[in-house]
Amino acid sequence: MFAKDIGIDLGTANVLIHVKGKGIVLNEPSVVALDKNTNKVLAVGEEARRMVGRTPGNIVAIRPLKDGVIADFDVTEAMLKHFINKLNVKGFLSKPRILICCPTNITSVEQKAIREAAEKSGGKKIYLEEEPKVAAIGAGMDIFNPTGNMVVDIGGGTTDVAVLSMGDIVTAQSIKMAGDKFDHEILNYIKREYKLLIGERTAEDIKINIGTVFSVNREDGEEVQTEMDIRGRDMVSGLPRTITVTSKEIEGALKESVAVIVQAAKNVLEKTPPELSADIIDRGVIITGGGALLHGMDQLLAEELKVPVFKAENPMDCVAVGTGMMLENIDKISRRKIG
Ligand SMILES: Nc1ncnc2c1ncn2[C@@H]1O[C@H](COP(=O)(O)OP(=O)(O)OP(=O)(O)O)[C@@H](O)[C@H]1O
Repeated sequence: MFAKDIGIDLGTANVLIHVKGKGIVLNEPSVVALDKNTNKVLAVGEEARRMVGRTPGNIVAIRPLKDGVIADFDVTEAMLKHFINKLNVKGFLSKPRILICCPTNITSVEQKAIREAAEKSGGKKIYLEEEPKVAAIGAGMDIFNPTGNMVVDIGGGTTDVAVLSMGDIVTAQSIKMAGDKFDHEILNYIKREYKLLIGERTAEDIKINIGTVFSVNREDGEEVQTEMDIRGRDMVSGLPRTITVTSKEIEGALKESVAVIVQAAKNVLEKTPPELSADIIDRGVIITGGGALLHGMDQLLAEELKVPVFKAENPMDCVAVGTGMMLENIDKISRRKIG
């Protein structure tokens, strides 16, 4: 039996592919390495990511989807085709249906081009879906009932906040404030405070290892790392230098960015019809996406929104898992409305 349904989470930071009956079969960073002179694609995914910040002059490692929009369409298309071809769709899976979750703010021209890229790679029927809806389904919410469900999906480029009921979005907001901006804030903080230049990957490592947005309980429970040695280039001497930064410092550096996410969630709640608000108090808010893994995100949101907040089980897999669940019911859903 060959699987026929493929779900793709075409994210700013990562691309995940779910195949019916197999689960998530591909999980790679959305990075492409190009030869600047010939525009030839040299590497895609993990191999290209290892090159970020470490390439010689003629090679560039780029992230074609930046800030939740498609910054370089041709490269996005090449990347998508590369990943789909890796599955050997044409050989193994006869004419699959493909559901793609792409950034919320892409234009209709870009949507059309994404469809075409998937068709050229062997897809029979292509569906596009909105990210927060699929994230909510993947996180285990039953959004098809007449009850209010709220999801906050914090990705690399965008944070999507949505209240869903009866299979659709009731109120939502999408902001360009997410994991990438957190990395930038950390990078800028280190530059400002220590006159030390670090790369984007180092900034991300700091965020993942010692970052927090709610340090109150950081020392509770298991042993957690609260400081880290960082290497970078001294801005004055130009030489390599090592410094030590603490969780508390990173919490300070991320404060303003996180406040923007909290505000977006508050805005959505304010626009939510009262019956659905009542449901959200009962059922809580689910957070998904890589940003949900940032230490204290659930606690901070719970304190600010005054509702229970739960981290999805595997926050970074929710969209991909959701595409699989959605495809299972696509005939039912497509009669209602789907791209
Ligand atoms: N343990 C962690 N702590 C904090 N942040 C993390 C952790 N793991 C991953 N991230 C961050 O999550 C982000 C990527 O999340 P995700 O894969 O959900 O984004 P995406 O779906 O590709 O992006 P978008 O939804 O904007 O298109 C990155 O910024 C990454 O640094």
